[in-house]
Amino acid sequence: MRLTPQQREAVEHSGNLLLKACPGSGKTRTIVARLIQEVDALRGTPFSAACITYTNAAVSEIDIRAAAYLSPDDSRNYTVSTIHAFCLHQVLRPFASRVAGFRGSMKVLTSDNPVFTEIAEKSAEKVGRYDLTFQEYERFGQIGLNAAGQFIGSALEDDMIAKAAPHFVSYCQAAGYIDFASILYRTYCLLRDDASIANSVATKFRSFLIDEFQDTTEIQVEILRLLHAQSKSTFFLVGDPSQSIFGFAGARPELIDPFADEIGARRDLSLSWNFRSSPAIVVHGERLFPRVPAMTSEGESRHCAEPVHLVSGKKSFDAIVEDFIPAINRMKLRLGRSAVLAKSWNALYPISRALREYGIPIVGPGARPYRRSRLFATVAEQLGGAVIDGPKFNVRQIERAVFHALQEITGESRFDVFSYEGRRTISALVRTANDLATELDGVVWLREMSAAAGTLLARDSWIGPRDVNRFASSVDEMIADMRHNKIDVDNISIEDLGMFASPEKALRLMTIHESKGREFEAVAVIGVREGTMPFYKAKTASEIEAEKRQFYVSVTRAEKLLMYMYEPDYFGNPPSRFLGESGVQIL
Ligand SMILES: Nc1ncnc2c1ncn2[C@@H]1O[C@H](COP(=O)(O)OP(=O)(O)OP(=O)(O)O)[C@@H](O)[C@H]1O
Repeated sequence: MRLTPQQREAVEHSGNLLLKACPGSGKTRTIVARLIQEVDALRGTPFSAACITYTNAAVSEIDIRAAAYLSPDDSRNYTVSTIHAFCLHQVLRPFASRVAGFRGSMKVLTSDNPVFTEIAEKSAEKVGRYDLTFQEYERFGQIGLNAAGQFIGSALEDDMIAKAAPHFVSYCQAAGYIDFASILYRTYCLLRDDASIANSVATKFRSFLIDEFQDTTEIQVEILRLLHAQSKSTFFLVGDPSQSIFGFAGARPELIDPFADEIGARRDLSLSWNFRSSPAIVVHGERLFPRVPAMTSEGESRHCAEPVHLVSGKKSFDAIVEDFIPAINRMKLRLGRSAVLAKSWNALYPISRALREYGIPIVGPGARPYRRSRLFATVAEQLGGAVIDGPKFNVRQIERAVFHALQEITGESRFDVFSYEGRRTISALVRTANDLATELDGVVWLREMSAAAGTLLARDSWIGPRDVNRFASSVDEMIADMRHNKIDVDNISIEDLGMFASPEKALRLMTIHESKGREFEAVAVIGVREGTMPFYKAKTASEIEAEKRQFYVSVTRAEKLLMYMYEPDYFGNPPSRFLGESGVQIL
């Protein structure tokens, strides 16, 4: 793997390290290189390296990149996961018998699970609230716990949520689920109260590679502190304080430096070469958060002379159709590598619907006509993707989808799916998907495939005979979802399903939070107005700064084309101050 001297120095540093890095500077590449180096050193031993990152998308990206350099059997010597998945699979489940009230088979409650809605409603009813708004449901998913066991996060500013939070956690537990906040809190308590557990985890994991460290929370730092106290592991921490955007969920970027000092981490190394963005985009980034040394454009996009654009006074939909997409075509960029970013889903839903009706392929809110949490949904999408992509399909993504489905069915973390053993079953699944696709399409294929997948997984003993029909019944649920969403079920094709697995032809619509860590050839940022960016409730200097960091993240996702869109709203809000003198200076 090609590394710059700065990246190499970081990878080769043997002690603890805190690496601060600008956007597009190859943090992911550096972490992957370090992970491979760790695995090389651990091969043949019972020890492991843990790479922890923030989102499932980032996990999958790092995992796929690392797997390309490693053999399936190396899976024993490393794991790539979110902090929640790490705590669940490596601490809570293995030591389940020592956690009061916790069953090893507990499932994680994600917000797209219908049980989540039920539990949120029941908890709200407990405190006298009946009709929940979309935002209130969302807030239940944002409840955090600190190391003292107190509920934290800006969701708690809502009085109803603050009162209902304890009910939410106990209803989850009673229903056999665990919520995200409790995963971290219970892990922390286990490591704190039972030194033998902390010792055993730290003995297994010789190194912790932590990406996006700027968005770490207090309880995560406490967990790392307990592991560090065992003096067994090294810590490789990577982050960019200017990209800390999860303050509402309890992120505390100010904890980074003190923690690094406490563990004696070197922190004079930084990465300042931006391999992603064109010079014009880098200039905008520097105007928002100047760095020392300054960020410079060093990648292929450094040859791109396209200026940054502002489309002002039009509806976002019109600006996308009349300005953004024509510019993508003019510059010969790919629609599937382009994104429309906004502060919230609410702004994206209507645009998403309008674009779909206009005939532009999109992936984004409301694009999936069934719930993603349906058991067979992701496996079906990946297998559909494999049928569409032919021999260049990505086996690692199918393994991940099967891993999650098995976890849902059996409550166990079957990491052996990633080994040669697992690959045999996955190959059989892909073969069957292709065979069936020669004769069948759409929902008929989906039904046959779900039955065949159940049979194959049972044949190879991944699931028991009682669970053979679970996939098939989840397809009934997917179809019910589609009917509910008024989708013409008979016209769904394998291609429609596969698009979610490899959305190469579709324009992406996503929130800025979701775009974190990703990059696109072309980016349109919508809603760049006062009241939205910054949000009207942000008043103090530090709240405005946090809003500016969000804007910074959106700006720095773009490689070649960046377009800000200002659409006046009902309140007559002017363009965002971040476009003016104290921002990117395009106004
Ligand atoms: N040494 C290198 N030589 C050439 N290209 C590189 C190098 N390192 C990274 N890149 C490229 O730079 C781009 C950005 O890398 P990456 O996504 O890892 O950035 P990042 O630092 O994680 O960014 P951000 O913090 O903004 O998410 C990628 O396309 C990557 O392939």
